[in-house]
Amino acid sequence: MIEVNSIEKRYERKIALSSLSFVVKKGELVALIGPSGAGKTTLLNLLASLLEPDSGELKVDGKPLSQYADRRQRARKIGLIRQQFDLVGQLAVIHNVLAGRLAEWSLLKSFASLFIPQEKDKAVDALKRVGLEDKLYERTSNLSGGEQQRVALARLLMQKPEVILADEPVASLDPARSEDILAMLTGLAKQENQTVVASLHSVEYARKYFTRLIALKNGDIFFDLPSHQVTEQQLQELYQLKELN
Ligand SMILES: Nc1ncnc2c1ncn2[C@@H]1O[C@H](COP(=O)(O)OP(=O)(O)OP(=O)(O)O)[C@@H](O)[C@H]1O
Repeated sequence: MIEVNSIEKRYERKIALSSLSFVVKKGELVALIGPSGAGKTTLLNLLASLLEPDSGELKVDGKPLSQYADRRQRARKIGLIRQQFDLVGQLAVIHNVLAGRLAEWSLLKSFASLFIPQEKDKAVDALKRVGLEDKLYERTSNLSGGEQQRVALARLLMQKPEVILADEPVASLDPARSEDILAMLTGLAKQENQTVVASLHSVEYARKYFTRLIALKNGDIFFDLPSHQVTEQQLQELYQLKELN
């Protein structure tokens, strides 16, 4: 589903990713781990087409990313959840959920939906699946961080992309809510046979909810293993700070 071939990305003279290659199969649940500055966000932004690589090639479902120029086509293929959720706080929950359909809708239908929500049944269904059916007309900014993250998940359910990219999806949540969101994200993805690539700071959650760990260090792959094969020693080396001489 995802092919990364010798990707390199620099910010001015700083190399953020150097000659990175890996393949992700359909339905895999991949966690990107590694110390701060390792290149996790850069990699996800490249996969989401928010950044362009300096060299190398990225393919999704056998096609170079550059060929997904049409936003409808791209939205069917790739969905993104970011730390800041990208929700519109002033709008009711239902409108944020329906935004998952915007790429599919005409401008007129999108505009009409602000007054009379279109495809409301599907949005209610998505909110039921994340346990928020009673918040349909609540102003989104009144919801807690965890609830807002569930709204972002419901929006993703409406969009139904084949690939879900998540950049630190639980960064601002307490442990119980983090586990709740990760269980929901990976559980729903399994049901729909979606592919997930998520960056996580918590190795514990990465191992518990994801089947494969790709560890990045200094813009390079440090290890790429099934979760159950990763050893404590490897994790210690991954996060070890350089010794000061
Ligand atoms: N816009 C930018 N301009 C210059 N350097 C950048 C920029 N964005 C990232 N970098 C650098 O590129 C490297 C990789 O950053 P990136 O954000 O991808 O790491 P990360 O693994 O996601 O880190 P974190 O876990 O802290 O979010 C870092 O050294 C960072 O300082």
